[in-house]
Amino acid sequence: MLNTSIIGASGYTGAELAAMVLKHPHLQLAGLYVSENSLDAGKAISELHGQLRGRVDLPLQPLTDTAAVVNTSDIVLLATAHEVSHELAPIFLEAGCQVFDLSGAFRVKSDDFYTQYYGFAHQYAQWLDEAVYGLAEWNSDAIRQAQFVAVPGCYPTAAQLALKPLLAAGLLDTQQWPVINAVSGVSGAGRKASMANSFCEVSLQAYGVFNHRHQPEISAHLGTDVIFTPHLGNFKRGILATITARLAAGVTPEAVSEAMSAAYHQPGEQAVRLLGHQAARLQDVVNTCFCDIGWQVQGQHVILTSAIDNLLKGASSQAMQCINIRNGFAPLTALVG
Ligand SMILES: NC(=O)C1=CN([C@@H]2O[C@H](COP(=O)(O)OP(=O)(O)OC[C@H]3O[C@@H](n4cnc5c(N)ncnc54)[C@H](OP(=O)(O)O)[C@@H]3O)[C@@H](O)[C@H]2O)C=CC1
Ligand SMILES: CC(=O)N[C@@H](CCC(=O)OP(=O)(O)O)C(=O)O
Repeated sequence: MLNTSIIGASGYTGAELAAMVLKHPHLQLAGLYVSENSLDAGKAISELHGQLRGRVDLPLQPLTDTAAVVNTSDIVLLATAHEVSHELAPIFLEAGCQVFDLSGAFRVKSDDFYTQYYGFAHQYAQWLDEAVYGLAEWNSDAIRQAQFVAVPGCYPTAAQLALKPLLAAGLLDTQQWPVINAVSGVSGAGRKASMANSFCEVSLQAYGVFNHRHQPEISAHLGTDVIFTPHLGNFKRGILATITARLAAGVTPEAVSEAMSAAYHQPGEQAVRLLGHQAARLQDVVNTCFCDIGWQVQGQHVILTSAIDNLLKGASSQAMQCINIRNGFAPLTALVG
């Protein structure tokens, strides 16, 4: 059994991770942590997340002693804000733990990127360099060798899983940048209260126009520029991305379908389900680890729809896929069945 600790366990993705570790035949929960001065320190996680009652009733411990976490953990999951992960990841890595970071602190290999989009200067160039991007269906060879995995953002997961098969097969005319419009549920912003996320303030609206940090994350890992516009919707969880792209001259609808099937042909191993001409729907993916992708071609354009649960495939279940791949377990262990 691999001892697994979750830092940021009281948050939305942390609670999902606790449930998955509990289900996992080869992992055991070593500890659940919150910040040193957290108001939730000492409470049982199930007091905050009632779905865990009777399943995980362990206490949330204040993170006062990272050495104690190291001594009891083979794997550390960081379900913490970017700045917190930026400080904590190197401590656990230097002590030899496997680290899976759900934040954006180590996803893009450029120092300027962090100053511009995250508001802090990155201090750990070596770990930024070593971090493997955890897009599970596309990066499994590197994940298998990694001590440190930076799990992709929620919007980047939905967008890249749809576009990568067409880019990899050389089917897109990238002179016209793919246009990604995506709507997220409010849990995407985390559990902490803020005016922007309060019930009476949330409406269907675009935000982060031309300057959301996921635009450069998507572009960097796709290797092509994109236009990306996120939207906030008045529902709890799920992301639906609708993506328009221009096909290279002469590309047929059959070639598009073949590229999608070639990329995702291992249903028990990959968390992607192909819908062909059907449009992806949130209700089919919420509370599952899957990304559903549909597409249609007309003339020289393709429109793709891609749906995920932002807390699962967009964060925690993708982290669990990475743990599974890294440790030689079946990739969807604890996620299906
Ligand atoms: N929500 C989503 O859909 C997605 C989230 N992510 C990323 O995953 C990470 C977690 O997100 P999410 O679960 O939504 O966040 P939440 O805001 O819901 O939870 C954050 C957790 O971190 C804890 N925390 C805060 N400061 C510290 C600290 N210094 N040391 C230890 N624990 C701390 C909080 O508890 P307390 O404050 O009480 O200490 C809480 O448990 C973030 O980086 C986010 O960007 C990525 C993809 C999707
Ligand atoms: C609805 C909402 O607010 N969503 C978040 C994205 C959450 C996510 O993917 O997290 P990372 O920050 O770890 O990339 C946002 O737009 O900031």
